[in-house]
Amino acid sequence: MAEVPAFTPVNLLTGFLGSGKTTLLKRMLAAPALADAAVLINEFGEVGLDHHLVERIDETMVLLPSGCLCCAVRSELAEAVRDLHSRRERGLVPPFRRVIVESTGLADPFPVLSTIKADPLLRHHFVPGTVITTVDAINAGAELDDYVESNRQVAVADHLVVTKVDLAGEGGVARLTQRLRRLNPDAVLSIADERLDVAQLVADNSATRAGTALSQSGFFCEEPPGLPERSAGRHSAGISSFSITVDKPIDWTAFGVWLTMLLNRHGERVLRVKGILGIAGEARPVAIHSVQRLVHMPQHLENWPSEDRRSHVVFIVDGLDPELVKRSLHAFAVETGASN
Ligand SMILES: Nc1nc2c(ncn2[C@@H]2O[C@H](COP(=O)(O)OP(=O)(O)OP(=O)(O)O)[C@@H](O)[C@H]2O)c(=O)[nH]1
Repeated sequence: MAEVPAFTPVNLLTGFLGSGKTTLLKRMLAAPALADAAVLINEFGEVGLDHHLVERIDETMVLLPSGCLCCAVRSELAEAVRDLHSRRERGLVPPFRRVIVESTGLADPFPVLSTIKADPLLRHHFVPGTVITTVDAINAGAELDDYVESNRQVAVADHLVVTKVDLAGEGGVARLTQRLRRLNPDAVLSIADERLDVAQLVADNSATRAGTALSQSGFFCEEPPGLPERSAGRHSAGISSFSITVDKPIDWTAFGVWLTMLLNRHGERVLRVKGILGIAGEARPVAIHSVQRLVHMPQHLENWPSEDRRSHVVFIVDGLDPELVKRSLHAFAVETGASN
């Protein structure tokens, strides 16, 4: 087995809500070159689902507490990496040679990387690796217009990976790639199709954009020049997350009608919906995803990720009252046996 490097690279996998980070991460972990990476997943939602969707469960897969890495849970990130390092030193976990951090879709990437540099222990054992940013070919145009987080994720990337090209027209993809080139001319730009060599995304840690800025900056970890200004608040005001748990199996048709109506009416304010549902008459759970008005194909999971057989749906909304969403879901009688 290859030796543990003197400085273990920490790669950041970022990208706006629902842009395909977990999908890409799953693909990366299936590549032999990356099979020995430790993974830290951070989610904005109250109930973490991504670690179930990655379908790898071992002691080098860590779910960070809910909250955003770039502000609320920075110290938890440092603590989790310190803990992994200490367990690796004592032979308690497999000798991982890389750490991949999947951030929330709202994270500002730079503070996440500077956490490694600012930590007195970590800076002697870890080094910022490449930053990989997924960009959703369907929704990125509107997100770049409206959310500074999306612009900063693009601007700091070493690799920009455009996802959902299979759903987008050629003209739209060409306009998006031109815009990405203007925002970040230095990044390597790829399409997330079957030709993408995922091992290449983490191959060169020598001249990463954020890593270079961090190594040249002093204790306060100055940003690379040219990043879009942060907005006054940490995250665009009004963005919030909540989850709904449904105890009984769900009526799939009623749920589909309800989600379609919700997104038709409020799509631009429903930034993300994701869930694991127990469907009436189905033994296996179903994962559902939507990103603004785009509803993705539901996926049957092989197994329930835990003993919990209830349905959990996580919402990330911008300026939409959670109570309105909860009331309307129950009014649609999606829960079998419920009466409205
Ligand atoms: N058609 C298509 N669907 C994709 C592609 N990439 C991701 N998806 C789908 O997009 C949805 C969201 O993907 P995720 O990988 O969960 O996105 P994410 O960025 O991890 O989401 P958050 O962590 O919530 O921000 C899922 O239904 C994926 O199957 C792609 O290239 N093509």
